[in-house]
Amino acid sequence: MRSVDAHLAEILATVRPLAPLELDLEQTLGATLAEDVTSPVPLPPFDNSAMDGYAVRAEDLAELPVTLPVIDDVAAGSTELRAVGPGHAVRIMTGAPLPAGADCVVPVEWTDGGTVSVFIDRRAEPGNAIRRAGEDVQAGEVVLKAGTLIGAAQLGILAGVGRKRVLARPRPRVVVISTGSELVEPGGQLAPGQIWDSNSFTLTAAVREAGGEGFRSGSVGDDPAVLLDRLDTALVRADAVITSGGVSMGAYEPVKEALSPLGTVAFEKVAMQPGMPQGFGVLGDDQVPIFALPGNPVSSFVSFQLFVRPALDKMRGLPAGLPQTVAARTTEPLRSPSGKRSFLRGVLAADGTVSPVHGQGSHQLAALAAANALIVVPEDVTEVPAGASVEVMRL
Ligand SMILES: Nc1nc2c(c(=O)[nH]1)N[C@H]1C(S)=C(S)[C@@H](COP(=O)(O)OP(=O)(O)OC[C@H]3O[C@@H](n4cnc5c(N)ncnc54)[C@H](O)[C@@H]3O)O[C@H]1N2
Ligand code: MOO
Repeated sequence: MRSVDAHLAEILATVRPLAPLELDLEQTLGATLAEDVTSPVPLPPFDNSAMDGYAVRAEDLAELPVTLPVIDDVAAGSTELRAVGPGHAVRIMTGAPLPAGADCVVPVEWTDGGTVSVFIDRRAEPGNAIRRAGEDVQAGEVVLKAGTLIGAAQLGILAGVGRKRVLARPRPRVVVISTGSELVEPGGQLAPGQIWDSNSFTLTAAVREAGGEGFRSGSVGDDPAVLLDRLDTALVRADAVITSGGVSMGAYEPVKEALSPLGTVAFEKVAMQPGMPQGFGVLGDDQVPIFALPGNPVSSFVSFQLFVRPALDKMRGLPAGLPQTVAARTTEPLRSPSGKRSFLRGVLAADGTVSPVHGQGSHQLAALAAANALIVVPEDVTEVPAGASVEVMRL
């Protein structure tokens, strides 16, 4: 049997980062920047007020209280500014450019709020409530480096430096196909022997959680020819394909039957539980990676986290490897088969303990849904006593 690490190593040696594209700003959420982005101007571009109040000369506040004539009113966006001469005040709003002559802003709360003249009874020091040009970013400064994952704040600074398009690696497009003649779309009626297809939903959602664009292609039955046809269609738009089911030792294993003859997809037993039967390889002229995951719902989910998620990270140009673990104390004794790495479903609590959920079968999807972590038990460990330290992957 192949180790978890060897299987992941092969996957990571095969998948390549996606080529960068010029993406419209609104398409960049979840993309990875492929250029250093600089600001063409200083930010803020001009000295401006940090508060609603009055722009004055601090020297005019030497003796308090004082009443000054209000000679102008500037809102954010104002362009025509009158200079503030000695003994003058200009009413100013947050973000409005600071008029020449003024060296501080008196917040409106320290005044009577007058519009013709203003009564001020509290001192403001020079520079008070002024945001200087360039104090966030200098012109020409790099604001985001190549390799940065674009989240909301990063997208914000791209807009903030005026970019409409940027060079970035897009989110990988992943088509998800489930196999099995027992599967029925949720919402439909179950005949005897049938179950609702959950894997195509789980895996498509997992792709989205992992920063990819998931496309659920639904389920095909057990006919390898139908699956090959569906894969042909998928390859037109996919950067990767995931199938579920049809990879073990049964009489009807459409994924194995369809893909084994191609010679580019290998089926292995990986020393893990759940998730032992795994297929991986590439399809078509573009060598699109395909992950043929086992059909048991917990097995396909765990396989996704261990193998597909790191592959998507690599395709996105991000550091890729097994999910991080944290140490926790198990509240109950654990058992694990010899020679396999177990990923038991558990609930990690704020006090640093983890409790295995009841129902550790590969088919027990409700138990998975109640878990927030996978407890990792190494290959050479078969029993863990209650209270012992274990490594845990957060879900
Ligand atoms: N004789 C052996 N039998 C099995 C072995 C083995 O080594 N020898 N391995 C077992 C292990 S471990 C796993 S995992 C499963 C993997 O089976 P397949 O990948 O071939 O998956 P299926 O047989 O199609 O389905 C397994 C199970 O999962 C249910 N399923 C499948 N697809 C979905 C879906 N989209 N939504 C919900 N549930 C699904 C399916 O009904 C089966 O109950 O094989 C073991 N057997
Ligand atoms: O190894 Mo299978 O994935 O447990 O049921």
